[in-house]
Amino acid sequence: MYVDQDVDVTQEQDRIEDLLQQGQVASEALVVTKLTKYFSTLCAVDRLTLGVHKKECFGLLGINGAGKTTTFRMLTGDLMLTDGNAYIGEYSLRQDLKSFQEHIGYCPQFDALIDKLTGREMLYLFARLRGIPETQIGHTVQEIIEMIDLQHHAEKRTDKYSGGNRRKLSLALALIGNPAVVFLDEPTSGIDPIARRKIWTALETIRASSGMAVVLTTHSMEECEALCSRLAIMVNGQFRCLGGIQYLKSKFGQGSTLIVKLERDKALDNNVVSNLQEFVQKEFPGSVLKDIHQGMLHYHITDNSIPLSHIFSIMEDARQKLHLEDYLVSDTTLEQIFLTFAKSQRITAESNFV
Ligand SMILES: Nc1ncnc2c1ncn2[C@@H]1O[C@H](COP(=O)(O)OP(=O)(O)OP(=O)(O)O)[C@@H](O)[C@H]1O
Repeated sequence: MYVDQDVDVTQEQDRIEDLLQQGQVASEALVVTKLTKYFSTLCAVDRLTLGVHKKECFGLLGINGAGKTTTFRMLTGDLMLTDGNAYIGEYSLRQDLKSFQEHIGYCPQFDALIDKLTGREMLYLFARLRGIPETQIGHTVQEIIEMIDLQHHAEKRTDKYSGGNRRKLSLALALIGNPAVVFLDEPTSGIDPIARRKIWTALETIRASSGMAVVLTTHSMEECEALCSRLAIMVNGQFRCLGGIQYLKSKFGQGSTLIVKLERDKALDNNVVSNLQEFVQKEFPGSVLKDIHQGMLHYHITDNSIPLSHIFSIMEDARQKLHLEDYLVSDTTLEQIFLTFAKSQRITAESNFV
């Protein structure tokens, strides 16, 4: 996989530079320019430049210690910037912090809840802080409670909440009042798969109807694919690639994946296995056998020019002859791209990537 190319990051920098020069930062929901943070000599965030479109959901990926939370903490006014700036509409993070903050919602990585309040009371508190008119608060709070699936826990004190419900409430607090930009730091970590899907649906509904832009960090590629239209992969505080998911797959992905499962009674038949191996090498020259286990063969088809449809049709035609129980063909996954970039992250106490 080719990873030294950062032309998309440079293009984004040029685009934002143009917007700044033309005084058009308000055409984006959020503009971040050369955002930098040093902790003593450690450069945790290194000149990040980015524009998040209105209504867009933008994903920030990176292994532990890449600089995602530090970025969010600066963009929410929780941490001083070493350099750079950000804009929401005409408001500058450096010059108009209070107005900037009025337009953002933040779901931090660690839930900041008031133990003695119930979920509903916390939502009332945040609704008032956000300036929602008193007559609309009851309805707004009830609506978000239902969307985020907290109906059965709304009257409980938050110190009695499970980890997943604390996460849901934190998310609801970030979303209430429909701020222009919402920062979500691993919003669904610790949430079960069913609730997670409900949250994705709620986020999509709120985003589409309110026009809010969402910037989220996640370690779930599935979540990123489900929610984000563009993403950036962060390594050592810098963006290493940036773009739409399909675009990044076609640019950095190389070839496709073929997983073949032999019929159960042929799984250990050496002749059948070697026939299959010869067949794959002949039809898809240069393919690499990544794994073989109990009649399951996992290939990386390295030739970019072979379309998935062609691989499908060849495998389908040979299904009986090769004694295949099943097979699967897929393009490069986002996870493969992520892992390739993430390999260059410096090793810190947080990252245990090897
Ligand atoms: N207050 C601080 N003082 C010194 N170093 C810090 C501080 N906060 C973060 N760092 C360092 O900055 C780097 C980036 O940390 P950050 O928490 O932003 O990473 P992250 O990408 O959010 O990781 P995770 O996925 O674990 O949340 C790390 O090396 C971390 O040790």
